Amino acid sequence: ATVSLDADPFAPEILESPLAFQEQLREAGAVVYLRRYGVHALGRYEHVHAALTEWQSLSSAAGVGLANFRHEEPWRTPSLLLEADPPLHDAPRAVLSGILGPRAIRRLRHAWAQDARELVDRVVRAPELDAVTELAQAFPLRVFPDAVGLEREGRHHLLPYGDHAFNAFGPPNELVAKGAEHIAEHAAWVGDQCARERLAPGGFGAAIWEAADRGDITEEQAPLIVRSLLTAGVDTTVHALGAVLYAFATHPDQWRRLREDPRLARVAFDEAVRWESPVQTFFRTATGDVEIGGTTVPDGEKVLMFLGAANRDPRHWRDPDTFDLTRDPSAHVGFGMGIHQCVGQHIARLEAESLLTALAERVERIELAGTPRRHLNNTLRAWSSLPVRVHAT
Ligand code: HEM
Ligand SMILES: CC(C)Cc1ccc(C(=O)O)cc1
Repeated sequence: ATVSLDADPFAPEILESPLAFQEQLREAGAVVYLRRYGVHALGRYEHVHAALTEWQSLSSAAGVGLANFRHEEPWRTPSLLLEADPPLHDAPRAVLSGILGPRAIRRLRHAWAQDARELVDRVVRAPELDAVTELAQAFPLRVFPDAVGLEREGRHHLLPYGDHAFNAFGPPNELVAKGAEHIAEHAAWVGDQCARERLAPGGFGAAIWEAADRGDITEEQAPLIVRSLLTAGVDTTVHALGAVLYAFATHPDQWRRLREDPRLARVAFDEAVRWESPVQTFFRTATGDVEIGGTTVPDGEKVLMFLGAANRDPRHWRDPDTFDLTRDPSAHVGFGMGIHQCVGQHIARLEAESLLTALAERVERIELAGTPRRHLNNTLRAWSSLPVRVHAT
């Protein structure tokens, strides 16, 4: 029989410190029934990885949150990538893969490196700073909206919009109620920015509309695909950068390694995404009865995947709780896996590489200068404040 747990993984105390629950989940069994939400949970790497790659039997089309679109209205029009299965998923995915691929990286690399150096030169003049607001938030918000082609005013809507979208994948708890208070104005601004006339030529947004001109996608799909960038492309990178800065501020030996070899910036980012898993959880829906790890999940029921637990599963990782730049983190599931694997991961890696390389050039040592404070979210692992002291060269 399948083991059941009464724990609430979306309760504030578990969102604040999830590691003990994740360990309990991995040890309880391959598949664990969470009675509170009526879902089957996966904590081990093997089964999370398998679930992510089995899109036919574990569907995204009923939503990747607890809400089941078969029975309830989504809070917003479903995404044509995230909340779609093949064949609907295929063309939007192909379009974004092309736009966010190697050509974009080559085009942006020099400008983002320069932007990062300018930001770092200004920020490291103060020996003490909050690495969340001054670096993890400031850098993505300096480069990504321009790369999309957004207007300058109103960009303050981006973080709260994404924060609510990520809360909304979880249960309708206090965090969702809080975000719901202002989501209408954030969503209105985000929706307006997806219109063709709002998007600057040469940006990712304009490129999506050009794909519609070519007939690769329809004109109706274009704004929704721009919305995907605005929903998925900001909060994720902000909190992943927070994670890698926290990792280095608490591991001076690893910072020394990076200074000695700045090429380690890329592997450091993926190791931080594995170690902290900025995206902790999301769901799939069983399509037909699905057998996972000896348990049968009935058709229509939700399966909750704990990416954070999988990324620290001792069955798969040596010393999983150690932040270690000598390891090869490339098989981590922090960007997902399979047909929905993060289409923006190369953009995220370029943001991280740009910022970390600029910091490694200027900062001899980085250490905590106070107690970091968590930002709680149903899906995201995040810092709201990361006070650090830097010793600039
Ligand atoms: C470190 C930062 C990021 C993390 C941790 C992250 C994580 C993820 C994960 C786990 C998925 C898979 C969702 C699923 O399987 O249902 C995903 C998908 C996606 N991500 Fe990212 N992401 C990041 C940055 C970005 C950026 C910068 C963009 C846009 C430029 C982006 C756009 C997307 C989109 C559109 C999808 C849906 C892909 C599909 O369903 O085919 N992400 N991301
Ligand atoms: C980790 C994922 C849930 C991040 C994400 C959010 C939103 C979208 C969208 O297409 O709106 C895509 C990906």
